[in-house]
Amino acid sequence: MTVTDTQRQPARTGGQPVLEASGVTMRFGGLLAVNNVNLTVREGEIVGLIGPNGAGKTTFFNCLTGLYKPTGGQVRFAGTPRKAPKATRKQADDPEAVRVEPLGALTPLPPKPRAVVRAGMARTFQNIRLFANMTALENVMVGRYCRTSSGALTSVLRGPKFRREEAATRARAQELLDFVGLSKSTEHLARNMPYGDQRRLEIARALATDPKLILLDEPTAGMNPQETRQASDLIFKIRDSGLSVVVIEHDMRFIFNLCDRVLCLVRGEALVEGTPHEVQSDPRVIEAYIGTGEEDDEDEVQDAHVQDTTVADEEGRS
Ligand SMILES: Nc1ncnc2c1ncn2[C@@H]1O[C@H](COP(=O)(O)OP(=O)(O)OP(=O)(O)O)[C@@H](O)[C@H]1O
Repeated sequence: MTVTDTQRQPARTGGQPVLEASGVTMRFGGLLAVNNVNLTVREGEIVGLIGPNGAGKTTFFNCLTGLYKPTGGQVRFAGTPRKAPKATRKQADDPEAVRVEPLGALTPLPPKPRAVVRAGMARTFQNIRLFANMTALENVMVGRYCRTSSGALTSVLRGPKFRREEAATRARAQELLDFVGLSKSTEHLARNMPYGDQRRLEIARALATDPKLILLDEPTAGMNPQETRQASDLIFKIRDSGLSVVVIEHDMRFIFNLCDRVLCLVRGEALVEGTPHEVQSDPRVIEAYIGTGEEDDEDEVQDAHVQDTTVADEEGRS
């Protein structure tokens, strides 16, 4: 995997916490899918979540993003669900004026997806969930509506306020398509776009909600190596724009080259947490993949180790 020096910027460790999950537990009847997991994500960090199939990664994500109400523990976030801002003429003309708010104190999040999005957390899903018959631009505009303030009446009457907000929403959506590298796909129907582009479109739609933290569930699933490299570049770019990122991935090489910190879950429990180097060198992580039938992943943990050493050697030589 090619990772350039510009991309491998040092982690912004010591930043303010954006998300703090403590003792998160999720039971489905008799099945303990997530057991007492803690995770802190700081400003500007990329954190990876790995583990064999069925380890509880997606369930944990669902607890963080309000899709599930955890049966135990707490999720605190540096933001409170805020109402849509009243768009003044100046704000509506300038999409920059309605961007991310500064980090606030950590407060418990209500387990409601809409409140979580309004507080500044966005996510993508393992299976692509785009509006297939809408254009790329329209898909991103939908993501933006949680930050607009036009009520039903204003929308029906299509008055000046609605038109101003609609123009700002369109401009911001186009800006985000440019950001993720889809400038030329604005008018393409989502269902006709190549797989890798659909994944990037999902990310653009998530970014349209003005998040402080974005959670990506297997962003490279089904991608070819070139698309995977582009996904990695895009995630670095998102981090460099000031967001924190949490990523679930089975592609170990991708995760170990991308993340500042990695948490490995096994059977719902946190097995190891540390830098990519610490995690990939930990025999418990290799062991966790042995006997799971995920031999590819097991090999990848070991291969990724070799890869990382090569990158470190190159950096040492430069
Ligand atoms: N809604 C649900 N109801 C009952 N059991 C569930 C539910 N969702 C997940 N599980 C179970 O919880 C455990 C953890 O599943 P989860 O999907 O979180 O794992 P994962 O680490 O994301 O797996 P994968 O890498 O295969 O996506 C599994 O045993 C799964 O069958």
